[in-house]
Amino acid sequence: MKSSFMREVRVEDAVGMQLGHDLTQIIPGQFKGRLFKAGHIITEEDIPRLLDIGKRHIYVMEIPVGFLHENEAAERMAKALAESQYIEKTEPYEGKVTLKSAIHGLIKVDPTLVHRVNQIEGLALATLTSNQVVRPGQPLAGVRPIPLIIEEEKIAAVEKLSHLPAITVKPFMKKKVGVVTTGSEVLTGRIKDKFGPAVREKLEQFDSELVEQRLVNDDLESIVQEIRYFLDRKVDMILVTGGMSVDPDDRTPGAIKASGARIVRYGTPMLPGSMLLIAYHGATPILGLPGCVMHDPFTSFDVFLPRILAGETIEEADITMIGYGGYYTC
Ligand SMILES: Nc1nc2c(c(=O)[nH]1)N[C@H]1C(S)=C(S)[C@@H](COP(=O)(O)OP(=O)(O)OC[C@H]3O[C@@H](n4cnc5c(N)ncnc54)[C@H](O)[C@@H]3O)O[C@H]1N2
Ligand code: MOO
Repeated sequence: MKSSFMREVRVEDAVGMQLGHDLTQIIPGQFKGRLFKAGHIITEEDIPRLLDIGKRHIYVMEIPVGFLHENEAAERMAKALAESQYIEKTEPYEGKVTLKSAIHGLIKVDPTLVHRVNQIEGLALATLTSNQVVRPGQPLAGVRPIPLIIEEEKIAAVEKLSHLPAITVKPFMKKKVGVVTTGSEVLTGRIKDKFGPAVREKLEQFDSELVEQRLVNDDLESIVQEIRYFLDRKVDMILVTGGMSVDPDDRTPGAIKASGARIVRYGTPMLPGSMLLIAYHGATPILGLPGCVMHDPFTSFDVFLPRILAGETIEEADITMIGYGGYYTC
């Protein structure tokens, strides 16, 4: 491609000139990456290396007024879309900036904004989806203009979008959690409790703490009493385990309701974890956890727990919409 903003120069004549764009080398099985960075000043020693990757000519950039080089455009897009203490940006590389999480947190992406950016011809923004747990250093998104130079007004249009940033990461809060474990078979010691250790481990992954676990019989009043015990102690969240199904001894949903909590939804369109219940007593979340949470590594509880620990309040629509993509194995 030869365009008006680039001058083509023979490699042998290019010593002392500035390379207009990143140059990629690929040696199958060994290396794929940038051999020379845009802006690099060509030296005598570079000539054989350029010839080795098949470059007999290079472009020297002459950017017209009103245009930006791909690297500068990518940097400006990244800043506009994801400026945050919790997000790191790489140096532009082959016209692309990668956004990485600086923390262990919950990614939030505004799909409408992503779509708006990508409707601008010549811009590409690819992201993860919202509500996933991300680790420090984990890539979240990549931005790049498609052409080597791009109209500045397109980048300015991104910068002027309302409701920016489009990509954020929320840190987890350290919460104190009370657990009420139902089941006569556990209370009487017929079987060993497996819920406590499973829930403790899930909470500790987010630096939250299981402060106390109380075992209780399968009767409604006793369960309500234990929920009140934790409400009085002002824990940040209450988890009631077991008794979530349809047997006559499954009293947990009724007890959560009888405690005065507002039921957001009993029943969650995800497998496993369909019998999950989410409720709030004032601002305190109360969750009814079905049996599968004990043994299954990823259930509906694992979808909503990180969101609650990141400070979100779960609404009914958050629950009803997870069925699309909510089938794992059960
Ligand atoms: N007819 C239907 N049956 C079931 C349904 C349904 O909709 N219709 N839902 C199924 C789903 S999904 C799940 S999950 C379970 C829900 O089970 P529960 O939460 O009601 O659990 P329990 O009945 O209390 O116990 C089930 C099983 O797990 C043992 N258990 C309970 N708690 C503990 C504990 N703390 N430590 C160790 N083991 C525990 C308990 O002894 C039972 O063996 O229902 C399906 N069935
Ligand atoms: O609540 Mo059940 O897990 O769907 O297995």
